[in-house]
Amino acid sequence: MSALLELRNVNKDYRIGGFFDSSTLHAVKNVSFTLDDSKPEIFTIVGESGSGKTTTARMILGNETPTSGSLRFMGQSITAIRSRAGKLKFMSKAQPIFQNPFEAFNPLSTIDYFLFSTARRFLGLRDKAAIDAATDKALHHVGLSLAEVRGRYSHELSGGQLQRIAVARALIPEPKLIVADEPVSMVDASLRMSIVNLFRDLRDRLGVSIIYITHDLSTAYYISDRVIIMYKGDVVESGVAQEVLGNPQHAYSKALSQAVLPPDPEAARKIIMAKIA
Ligand SMILES: Nc1ncnc2c1ncn2[C@@H]1O[C@H](COP(=O)(O)OP(=O)(O)OP(=O)(O)O)[C@@H](O)[C@H]1O
Repeated sequence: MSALLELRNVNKDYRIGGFFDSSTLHAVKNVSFTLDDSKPEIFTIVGESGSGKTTTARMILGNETPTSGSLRFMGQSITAIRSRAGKLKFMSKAQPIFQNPFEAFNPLSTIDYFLFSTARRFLGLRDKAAIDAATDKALHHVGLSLAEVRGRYSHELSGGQLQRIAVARALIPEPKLIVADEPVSMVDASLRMSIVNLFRDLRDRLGVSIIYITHDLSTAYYISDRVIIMYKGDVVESGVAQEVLGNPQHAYSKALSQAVLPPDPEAARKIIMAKIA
């Protein structure tokens, strides 16, 4: 098996407090997992606020340096990528999607401006027709087209539409991995499932792996292949999503699950489906 992404004993500490009363906060403790290059999957990181999910995502994207441990993407150490060209190449293959789609697009520019910039930056395109074609192709992957989006501003679109466009923007460089940090928490509840279903579709049709970060167990249960549950920086449980979420072992994940799901996976599925419908 060759690894798409490999985290080995990753730790992140922060110094907090003032000069006289500083202490160390262990935000991420000894996290290890591997995503297989030949088996695209939806790998979900579940946890309550402050459990270390975002810090883990930021390290995977190269935006935060681990205190110790190693992060490798397609065989290369993420922390060792220094050159501009190396960073650009890495970023084209590992793309982020953020929580707030309204913040992802500056309201003063039309949406297509951001999509075209991404095509120029990551694909090195200069020809207008080629930029249009790459943008249109990515928009089609999320059920939209350039004709529908061209010339429009973010305030003219719903949160759900904007999040779809944010996914399209991430697809323009043809990534192998998408890291989506709470991508549906600010999207209208009625549209959440359509966004997470889209992730499943990208996994199956385009072979993109998704790291889905959420505190929402129902969407996690519904779309994840594997899941890790983080609590105060530790991975307290990991494995096949429906097993972990349907039959949690650790006290924290038990409490978390019982709040939403009964232990019986089939009953849990029914409750989730009823919630989703
Ligand atoms: N730059 C920083 N400096 C100091 N502490 C930080 C920093 N970034 C994160 N932390 C702390 O690290 C811990 C983990 O934060 P993190 O954002 O990774 O959690 P999270 O699970 O993503 O939570 P949320 O969903 O609220 O973002 C928290 O206690 C947070 O306050």
